[in-house]
Amino acid sequence: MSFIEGKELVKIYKGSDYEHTALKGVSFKIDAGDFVAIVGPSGSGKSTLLSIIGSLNPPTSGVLKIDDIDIYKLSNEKRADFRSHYLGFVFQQYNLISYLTAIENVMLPLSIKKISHSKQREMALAALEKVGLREKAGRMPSELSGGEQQRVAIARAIVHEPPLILADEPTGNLDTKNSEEIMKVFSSLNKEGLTILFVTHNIENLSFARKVIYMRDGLIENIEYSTNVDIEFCAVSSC
Ligand SMILES: Nc1ncnc2c1ncn2[C@@H]1O[C@H](COP(=O)(O)OP(=O)(O)OP(=O)(O)O)[C@@H](O)[C@H]1O
Repeated sequence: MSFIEGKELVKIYKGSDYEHTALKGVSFKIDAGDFVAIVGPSGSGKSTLLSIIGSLNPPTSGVLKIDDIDIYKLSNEKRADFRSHYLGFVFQQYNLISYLTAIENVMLPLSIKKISHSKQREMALAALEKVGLREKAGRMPSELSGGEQQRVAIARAIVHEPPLILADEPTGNLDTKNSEEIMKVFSSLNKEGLTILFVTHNIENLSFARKVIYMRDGLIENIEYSTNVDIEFCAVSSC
């Protein structure tokens, strides 16, 4: 049994005057502990696929299973509960709350859980330690660099100890040096056993992944299982 399994996923976005098929029947399997990059040209369906895996965006048809749970058969309430246990999200924008300190931002996902305040602080400090920012726990977001803010966002994504992290363009706002730092953080979390999926346009990030899913026109064009990725593909399709 694979940790994540997508079967014939189709996503059609419909409005009053448009209909667009963003995913045209996508099937894949991802193992626990995998480190997966999703790449492809703009509009190829990467974010749509990630949001479906993130149990945030029901497919028009097809099945998504995580840990053998048929995610879109769950009620909304059970799916929200699933997300709060299984998933951590990281986005291109760090989405930190500007008037809370780094540690207060990291503690946010714990506030809905029945955990004492002191335990919440302990867990948040442990998460900040993992991203190398324990000593800056008391800083406001405005007192941190972009790369540091993204590391706080990663700490917030892992603080409740989910097995799966989904990141959509996590280095999209960062320079080369900070991008590499973020990918190293993901690498070390992956070595600790977290399954990580990230969407990227940055070909330098691909060497960190163990599997690369190439998308084009709403379909998976190829899945490559080594770090030796096809850089030609990205140059041609400007991913
Ligand atoms: N909520 C939506 N409503 C309508 N169309 C959408 C919606 N979200 C995405 N689309 C369309 O679906 C297609 C795939 O979008 P998606 O964001 O998944 O692609 P992407 O590969 O992540 O693109 P990019 O690299 O530019 O972020 C695009 O044509 C997009 O315009």
